[in-house]
Amino acid sequence: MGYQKIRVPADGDKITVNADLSMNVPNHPIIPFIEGDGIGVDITPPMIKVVNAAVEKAYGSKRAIAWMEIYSGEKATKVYGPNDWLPEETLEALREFSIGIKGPLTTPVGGGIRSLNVALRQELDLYVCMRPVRWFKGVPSPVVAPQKTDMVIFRENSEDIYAGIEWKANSPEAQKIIRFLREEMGVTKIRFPDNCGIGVKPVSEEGTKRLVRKAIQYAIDNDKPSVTLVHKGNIMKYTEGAFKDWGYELAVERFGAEPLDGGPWRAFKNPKTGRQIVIKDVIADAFLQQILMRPEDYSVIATLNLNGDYISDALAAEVGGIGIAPGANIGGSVALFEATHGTAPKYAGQDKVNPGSLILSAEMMLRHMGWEEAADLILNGMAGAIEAKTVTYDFERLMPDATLLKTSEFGDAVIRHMK
Ligand SMILES: NC(=O)C1=CN([C@@H]2O[C@H](COP(=O)(O)OP(=O)(O)OC[C@H]3O[C@@H](n4cnc5c(N)ncnc54)[C@H](OP(=O)(O)O)[C@@H]3O)[C@@H](O)[C@H]2O)C=CC1
Ligand SMILES: O=C(O)CCC(=O)C(=O)O
Ligand SMILES: [Mg+2]
Repeated sequence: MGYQKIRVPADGDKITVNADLSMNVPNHPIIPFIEGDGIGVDITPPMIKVVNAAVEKAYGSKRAIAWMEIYSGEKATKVYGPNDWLPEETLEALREFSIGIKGPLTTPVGGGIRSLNVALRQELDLYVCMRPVRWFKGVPSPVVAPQKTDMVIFRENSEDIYAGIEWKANSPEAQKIIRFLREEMGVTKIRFPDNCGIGVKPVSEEGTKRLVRKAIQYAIDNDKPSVTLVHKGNIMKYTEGAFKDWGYELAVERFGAEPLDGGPWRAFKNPKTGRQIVIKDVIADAFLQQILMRPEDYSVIATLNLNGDYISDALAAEVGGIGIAPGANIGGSVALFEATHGTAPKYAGQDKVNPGSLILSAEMMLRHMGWEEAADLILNGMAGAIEAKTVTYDFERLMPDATLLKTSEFGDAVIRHMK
């Protein structure tokens, strides 16, 4: 399609996706990127520099990424006009080019525009938010044995309270819903019905099962010992409780899981390795204490949208903070990679924050493209820079004898340590 503001690089080709969702990745793929608000200006350029260096080191001149800037957030309002936060052609470009990467985007609290990050996930139906949490040797952590935390979160990305169905207290809409609930649905438990905001939490069988299926498939492909369904189903019975029930049901129907020790847990043999994969569940509050006490009991996590948001930051803290927490939003044929953290506005433009989160998101992107060698170089470059104690402020303030680097310098250190 003809784009209005997006400049499609002439020296690149399109990634194409087959009917079975396998990909054809050319040697010069066009990859769209959104710079991001706040610290986006700091972390996006080093991410691109690190990826280019890794690809060149791995494949010489045979392969290179043709980067293509697309817009959302504050930059989009400058390029397209004051009210255009998420231009239609940004979505179109992500659909057309299949794989993209983004910096964080600001969401105002309590009013104003709804989350652009969530809108991107919803519009493109990127229903899996995948966030691996692993420890790099030498990273300062608040826990005694951070190496025991090795989990991959599969957060449902299209439903739950994140769907944004809510009405402000005292609005005619909220009053109408409250009237309906009280007069037609027999609801008597709204404590203050006269000035009450209302939110709706949709959770479906289809949405749950497609997410849990991806989590279990990941456990199979990566020889993981368990998948844990994290929910608050004791309180929210027909949403979070149903998520748990549908998750177990899927494990039985799709993967032939069978009861384990007479309890609710299920298990089946990994068809690729013959090892057992246990499907279990835990209530979210108990989970949050257990990831501190016994993180080694958990491996792949499948959970709802809001739980997954909280769990992502909590687990990231255990292995050194959200400065190195990567993520991917994955749907049918489109994937959009992004850090777990936000725009950290107080540090914007200071060349100070850790770009590791976005660099590791790019590492996930390269692996998704099948460019494993370049991805491995990024991983060992990160590990090397950290082991050499050349780190940004977030680690330096907790590491005796470390050398403090700026954002851009840390990117260069990652490149130097690639081997
Ligand atoms: N996917 C997205 O784009 C997301 C967007 N957001 C949005 O971002 C905005 C700000 O959110 P906020 O709640 O402040 O959360 P942030 O994640 O932006 O920042 C919280 C704190 O985390 C630490 N931090 C974040 N990023 C880094 C980094 N790269 N390196 C080192 N430390 C880092 C800083 O800690 P310290 O102060 O200790 O140095 C920072 O003050 C909001 O508008 C929110 O909606 C939030 C999350 C995700
Ligand atoms: O969209 C936002 O502003 C916040 C989203 C968020 O915290 C997340 O996806 O982890
Ligand atoms: Mg979050």
